[in-house]
Amino acid sequence: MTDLFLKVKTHQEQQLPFVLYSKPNAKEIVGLFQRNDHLYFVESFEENGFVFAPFDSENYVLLPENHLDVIVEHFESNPTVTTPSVFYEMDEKAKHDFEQMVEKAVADIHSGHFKKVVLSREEIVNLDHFDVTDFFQKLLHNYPQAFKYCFFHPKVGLWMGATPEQLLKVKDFEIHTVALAGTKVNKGKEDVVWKQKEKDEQQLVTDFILENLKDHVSEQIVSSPYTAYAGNLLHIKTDISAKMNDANSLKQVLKILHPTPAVCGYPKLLAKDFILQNEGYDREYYAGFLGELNMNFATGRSENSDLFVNLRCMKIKDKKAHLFVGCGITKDSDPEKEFLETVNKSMTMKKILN
Ligand SMILES: C=C(O[C@H]1C=CC=C(C(=O)O)[C@@H]1O)C(=O)O
Repeated sequence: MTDLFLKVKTHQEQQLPFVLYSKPNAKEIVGLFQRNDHLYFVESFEENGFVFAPFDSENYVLLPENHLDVIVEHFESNPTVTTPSVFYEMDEKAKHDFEQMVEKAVADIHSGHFKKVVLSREEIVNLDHFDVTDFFQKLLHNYPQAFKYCFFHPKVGLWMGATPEQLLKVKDFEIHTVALAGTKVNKGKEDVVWKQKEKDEQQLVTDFILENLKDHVSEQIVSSPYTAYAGNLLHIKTDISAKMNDANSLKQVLKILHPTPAVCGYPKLLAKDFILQNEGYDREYYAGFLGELNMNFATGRSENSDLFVNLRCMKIKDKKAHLFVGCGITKDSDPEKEFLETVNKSMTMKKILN
């Protein structure tokens, strides 16, 4: 076992906070190990550290740099660790409940309450065995293009995921974000044709980001929408870059971007209200964000932030995996298709539970 994974074992035994992560297409795993079990929070956004933020609160958990031991290890991609597809047994009650919630949202959209809402559900899977380093290695080898992580804090719990969505990358005053929405199963065909419903759903995210960022940035550069790969799925993606007006804008920009209409809806507050009143469970850190704050731990340099939306993730508790999956609902949504989309998204985590 490597030094990094040995350190994970001892930290787990001592119930001390740690995070393991690997960035999209990177060949390094970064391990950050907090030397005490205190729960720190982001206050000024000028701190250096690793942030783990929930969906619906401003208590952004921080592993602060000055309390961390850092281990960076190189890894070689090993395709033999990839796992086969998973068989899904239909849960009729989950399907019925989700479809009813979608129907209600579509009715509210037709009445003009909001334009889009992202609805999600929790799926619980019993685990016969659980080994953090084993699961994390499966994430690494199955999802090279995602941001893969395993986060543990005794006062937060254990979370893992492989997210395809960058929330914000900051280098000096340059920022980069994406508008990601619309989902299809990747069937390996060259030409992917997106329906108008999916194009509209994604365009709404792009428009929201551009409109809301404009007072805080200059020189916005926007790509054309294109098809992006995320494990067994495809999404529509637009890259957005800009220059922040001043260094203090990071907090402001994060407040605008989190949560985007890709995980909440539009208008934001009305959509969030619908989510909180109707989903019937607590998203906790699902659809929150996580990553490096003002620090690049692999190079040891400060000043960069690299943050991702916490999607395709799960919480592990008492030998159970709680998987979180959602999808964007618009006026043209078909409840059954939306439920099947959440089933497809659940496969990202289920694959590594095998
Ligand atoms: C909310 C999720 O995905 C978002 C990101 C990409 C595509 C999405 C969609 O097609 O609905 C969602 O907006 C999730 O994976 O739980």
